[in-house]
Amino acid sequence: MSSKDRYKQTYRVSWDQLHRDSKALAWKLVDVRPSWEGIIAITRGGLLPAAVIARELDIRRIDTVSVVSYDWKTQGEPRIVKPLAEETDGEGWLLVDDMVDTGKTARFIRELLPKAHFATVYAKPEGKPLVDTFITEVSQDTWILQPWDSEVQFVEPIVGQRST
Ligand SMILES: O=P(O)(O)OC[C@H]1O[C@H](OP(=O)(O)OP(=O)(O)O)[C@H](O)[C@@H]1O
Repeated sequence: MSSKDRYKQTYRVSWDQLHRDSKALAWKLVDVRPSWEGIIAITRGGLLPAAVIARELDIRRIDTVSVVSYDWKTQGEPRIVKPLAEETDGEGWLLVDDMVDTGKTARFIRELLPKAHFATVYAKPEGKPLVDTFITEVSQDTWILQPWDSEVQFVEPIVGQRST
């Protein structure tokens, strides 16, 4: 399906909101387990929430796995471009991403780390069953516009837009 057909609306996330939602996720994770081996961030989207969670839960061991599956809004097969440094099945580790959409990335990584606890800030219905803990559900046809993918810009006043 083309991105044009797939996304009908946009859910814009500000830096403040991302911080607040990541912190809310950290609050939930405190109750899951008293301490963690460390965090594995799925890059790149998982890096920002992982930093906030690491700070809140005082976690110092941070690993990353880089999976590429999207070329902007078009999805292909996921492939690892940077593997984990740790050799683990995920036991005791917190696996963090900013979101699950179709769940394709999550399914791929969960095979590598079946025992990790998978946490995301945002989840869409198709990917939700793969996540252990998340904060906000967003509909499948919504494009989640993250703050690092956007910037504030001038827009014409309404009257100006109407006259063009
Ligand atoms: O559930 P899925 O349909 O697989 O989509 C979710 C993935 O898509 C985004 O990453 P993206 O592939 O855009 O890479 P990036 O984080 O490096 O921008 C997001 O950070 C997730 O990892």
